[in-house]
Amino acid sequence: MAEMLAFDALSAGYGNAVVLDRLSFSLNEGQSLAVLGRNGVGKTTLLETLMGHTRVMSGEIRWRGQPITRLAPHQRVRAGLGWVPQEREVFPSLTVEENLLVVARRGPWNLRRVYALFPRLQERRGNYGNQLSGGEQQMLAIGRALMTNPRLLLLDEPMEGLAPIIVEELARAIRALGEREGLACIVVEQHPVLALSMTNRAIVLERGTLVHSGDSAGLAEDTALLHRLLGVGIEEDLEVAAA
Ligand SMILES: Nc1ncnc2c1ncn2[C@@H]1O[C@H](COP(=O)(O)OP(=O)(O)OP(=O)(O)O)[C@@H](O)[C@H]1O
Repeated sequence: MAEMLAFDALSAGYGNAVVLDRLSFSLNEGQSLAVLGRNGVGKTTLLETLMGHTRVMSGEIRWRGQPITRLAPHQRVRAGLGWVPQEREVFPSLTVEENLLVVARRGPWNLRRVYALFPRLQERRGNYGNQLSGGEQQMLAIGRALMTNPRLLLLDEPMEGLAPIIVEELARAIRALGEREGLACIVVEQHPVLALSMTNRAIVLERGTLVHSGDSAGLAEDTALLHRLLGVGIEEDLEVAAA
C-alpha cells in the first residue's frame, strides 16, 4: 500500500521550545490513526504541525510523496488536509448552511452528502452557529471540513464535553467515513479505547517522542500495555466505550 503521510525525524514547537522531538511515523493510504498520550505530551502540537501552525526546527513531513514541511496552512488544505480544530471554530453569526458553504471546494462532498451524514444539521440549516448545542457544533465542524473535500481529516478531541449518546453518533459517523467513503482520519482523543475503536493504527507519545506504534485493535486488547503507556483512567475509559 502506498504511503500517504510521513513524519521523518520531525522536531517542532513554539518559539525556542521544542515540543515534538525527532518524531517519525508513517501512515498508508486509507489508514486512520489514533494519537494517544497523557496530558501535555504534544498530541495537539502534532496536528498543529501537520497544518503548518507551529515552528519546525528540523526534519520533514511528506504528504502523498511530496514534502509539505514549508507549505502555508491554506496550501495544505488545498493539498487535502481537512482540519477540525479542538475549539470547533464555528462562525457564530452565520447559519449552519452558510458555515458549510463558505468553505466549499469542488469535489465529491457537498451539502447534500453532509446532510445525509448528519441529518441534524439539515434540520438546523437555518440556525446560527451560536444557537447550536456542543454536539451540533462538532457535527458542523466536521461537516465544514468535509466541504473542503479533504483526503485526510484531522480531529482534535472531537468528543470533548459531549454527552455519551452524541459521542456514539459521532464515532459511528467517523467510522463510516473510513469504511464507506475511504476517508482516513487522525484522531487525538483523551479516551483511548474510543479512539482505538475508530482507527486502524495508533501511536503513543511521551514528552514529544514516540513510545509505541502499532495497530489499534492489538493495542485495544492489550490492557496491560495500555496501562503501562497511558496509566490511570483506562477503567473509566472502558466504561465510556461500553456506554
Ligand atoms: N501555543 C503554544 N505556545 C507555547 N507552548 C505551547 C503552545 N501550545 C502548547 N504548548 C506546550 O506544548 C506542550 C504540548 O502541548 P499539547 O497541547 O500539544 O499537548 P497535548 O498532548 O495535546 O495535551 P492535552 O492532552 O492536555 O491537550 C505543552 O507543554 C504545552 O504547554
